[in-house]
Amino acid sequence: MIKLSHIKKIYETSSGPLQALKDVSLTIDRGEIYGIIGLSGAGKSTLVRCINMLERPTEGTVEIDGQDLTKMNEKQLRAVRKKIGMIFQQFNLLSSSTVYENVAFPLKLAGTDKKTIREKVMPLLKLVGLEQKAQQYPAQLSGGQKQRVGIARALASGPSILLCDEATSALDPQTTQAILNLIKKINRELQITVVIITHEMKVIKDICTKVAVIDHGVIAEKGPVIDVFINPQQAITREFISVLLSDELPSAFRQQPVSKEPIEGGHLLLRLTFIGESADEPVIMQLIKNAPDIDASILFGDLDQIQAIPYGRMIIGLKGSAEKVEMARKWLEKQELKVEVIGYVRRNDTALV
Ligand SMILES: Nc1ncnc2c1ncn2[C@@H]1O[C@H](COP(=O)(O)OP(=O)(O)OP(=O)(O)O)[C@@H](O)[C@H]1O
Repeated sequence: MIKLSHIKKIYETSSGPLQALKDVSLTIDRGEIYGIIGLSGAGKSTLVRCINMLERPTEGTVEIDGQDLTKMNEKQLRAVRKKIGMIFQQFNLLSSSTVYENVAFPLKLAGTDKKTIREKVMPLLKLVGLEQKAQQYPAQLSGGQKQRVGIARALASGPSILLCDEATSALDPQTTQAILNLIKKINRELQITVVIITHEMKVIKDICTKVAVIDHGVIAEKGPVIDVFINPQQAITREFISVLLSDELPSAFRQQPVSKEPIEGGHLLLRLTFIGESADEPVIMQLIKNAPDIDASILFGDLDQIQAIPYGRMIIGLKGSAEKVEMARKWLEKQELKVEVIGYVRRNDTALV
């Protein structure tokens, strides 16, 4: 278990002290894939570098399996760091060494004999799918292959934690997916706890079990990924999610005044979120059956998965008498879904499409 308590980090800069982390506390359980998301400069890298003490926190404690790293000397830290592998956005490979030598590097540094190195490196190259590339140099590899070397190297000393600092940010979407799948496989098969730093909500959605949103050096929000997606509490979290789940209104409703009260000839717009089994249920069909006197139209719909749990979002417009529309809304609220009221909007069919 990783336990960060009341971490503060102040950098001394030429323009004065800069507080990069302000009282950050976070607990990451063994076996988890924990995502930390934030905008550029939010403090993500500083936070992850505090976990392996590449940055010493100005205040607070970093405990790994009950041991407080902030109280350790360099020698003790070197021993603990063997339990913590790290991969980087720019891969940080040795350009004049082969793939094999790059992976062997931490073992060589630790004084491991050649035979043991070989016995460890070859299975790792197999694990990351690079056994045919052992004698190639980094310049001969694609970005995805370079990151695979980085992963194999990070695993060489048999860590129980893998820190990933924007590990897929330099990769195209397809390669990103392949690397995320590899990280997931490593987490599952080797029971390695993974901490992922990213600015992309898609990375969080695809592989993380829990997420912390960091903003200006503080944790704005944290929790299981599915909960944070469905009930984001902070504006910054909603912003990250909206990049992924566009639910823009059709042009006829855009830039129209939204009222909290019913308006003559207006539609009540509702945002519906379906989770798990309810994502497969024909709720709109049932709504039409239960409220035949109103006009219900689907304005936006999207079905996705978070941690293999189906997750659907829809924006619907309800039109009819105020009383019937209210009844339909109440009926929806009794179903197994989340209902958010956007408001009453009048349709403008002269709007440009
Ligand atoms: N070594 C350093 N010396 C001084 N200031 C630093 C240092 N490292 C980071 N900072 C500052 O601390 C703040 C947090 O930086 P950090 O790199 O942790 O953010 P980040 O969320 O990882 O950003 P990015 O995604 O752009 O890498 C920033 O204002 C940054 O300029």
